[in-house]
Amino acid sequence: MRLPGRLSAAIAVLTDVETRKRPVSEALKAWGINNRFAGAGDRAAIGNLVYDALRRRASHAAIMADDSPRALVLAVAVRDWGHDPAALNDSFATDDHAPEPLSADELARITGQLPDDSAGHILADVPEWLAPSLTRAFGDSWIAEGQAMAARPSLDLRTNTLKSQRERVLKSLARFNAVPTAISPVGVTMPAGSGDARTPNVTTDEGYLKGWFEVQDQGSQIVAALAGASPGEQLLDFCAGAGGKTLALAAAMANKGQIFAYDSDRSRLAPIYDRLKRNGAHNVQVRAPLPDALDDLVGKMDRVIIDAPCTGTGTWRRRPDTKWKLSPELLAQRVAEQAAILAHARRFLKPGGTLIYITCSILPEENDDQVAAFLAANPDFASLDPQSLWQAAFGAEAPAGVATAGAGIALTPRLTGTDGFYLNALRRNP
Ligand SMILES: C[S@@+](CC[C@H](N)C(=O)[O-])C[C@H]1O[C@@H](n2cnc3c(N)ncnc32)[C@H](O)[C@@H]1O
Repeated sequence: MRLPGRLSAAIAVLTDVETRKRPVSEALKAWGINNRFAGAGDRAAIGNLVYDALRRRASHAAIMADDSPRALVLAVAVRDWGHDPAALNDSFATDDHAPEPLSADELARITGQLPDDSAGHILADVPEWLAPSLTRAFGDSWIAEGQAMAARPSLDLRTNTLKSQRERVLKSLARFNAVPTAISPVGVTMPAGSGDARTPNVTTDEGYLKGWFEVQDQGSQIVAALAGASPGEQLLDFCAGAGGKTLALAAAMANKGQIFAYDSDRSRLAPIYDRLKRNGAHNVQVRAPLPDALDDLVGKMDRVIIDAPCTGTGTWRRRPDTKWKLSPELLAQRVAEQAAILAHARRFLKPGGTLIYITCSILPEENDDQVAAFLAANPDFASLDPQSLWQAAFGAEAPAGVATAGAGIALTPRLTGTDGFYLNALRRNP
């Protein structure tokens, strides 16, 4: 397919996403099934167009004075991918699969700039209702933070130190220009491509099949390291899901001690069994969600990890459709779930044990506010100093700006080049 056909396909996929309220991944898959002539390169390019349109939806729509799928996709082609609008129209004229040519009005708008006095949420490419929360989280930098959240993410891997070393992973992925991550000592990263670049499929690499590495954002690796698990500890991973953090924790503990991996949702937990095997993680007991699943662990854990269900606002780079679907009601629901989990999970700690509260959110409601409410209700807990946590995990000072007012650590694309994550380590009095 040539560019005009890819643009038409992206408009069709985005229309499907909007009208049927489908996740982008589903709409792209359905398009691929109905258009079997399209190759992997076409599908990747169409996916990039759709995701880029959603990443900068507010600013593209403002420039075009139109938030239709057509306006957004054409804006990506010109504003993000650098195509010349007149040349696009020339190519549309000779392609049966092209969109309608750009109108005089579209041509006039598409190369314009946003006025400097545009509303902050448009400059930041975030929903308007979140501007106050983001201002509270980031002060004057909130627009720059939003803009960094609208960029494409890198592809990050975590070396599984139970089976390999970073040098070996780097060598096996040299053809993808893999380089070490800046902060995680076990991370490997491949920069985000531009335009129609394809993301490498590393899960067919023999190193992956042998368990040398996992696909895991550097931010997730950093919070797993900050959790401070050490060999020999008894640890409960209370929201283990498919086990991304569990696997990192097992490696940090060198397979010594015990991790209990629990999740209230059986289907989310299901992939963990195969992943544990491939990773050679032997110190993990999976606890399926039965009513008495964790009764024997009350008061016994050195560390309880709560990788809480959250709005996922830290992952907007990867799932930009969720940015526009989030509502105040959904945020309130997540906040209530987190509070209930914190109140419940504290009982598994032994005196002197540490509760590690993690979200992949950048919103203070789910982060510092949630921790402040927990500390107010649980005066036998106190936050550990973020600088000391960072020093212990990475042997260096924490990057500027990551320590929060509530003694948490907040990672963002702008501050740490990672997805957005939050961690607060809450120690129970001995
Ligand atoms: C952020 S995800 C976990 C991701 C996982 N730790 C990883 O690193 O791959 C949050 C998880 O919390 C689980 N969850 C939600 N409510 C829960 C509850 N009340 N008790 C335990 N787990 C819960 C969800 O099923 C979901 O798998």
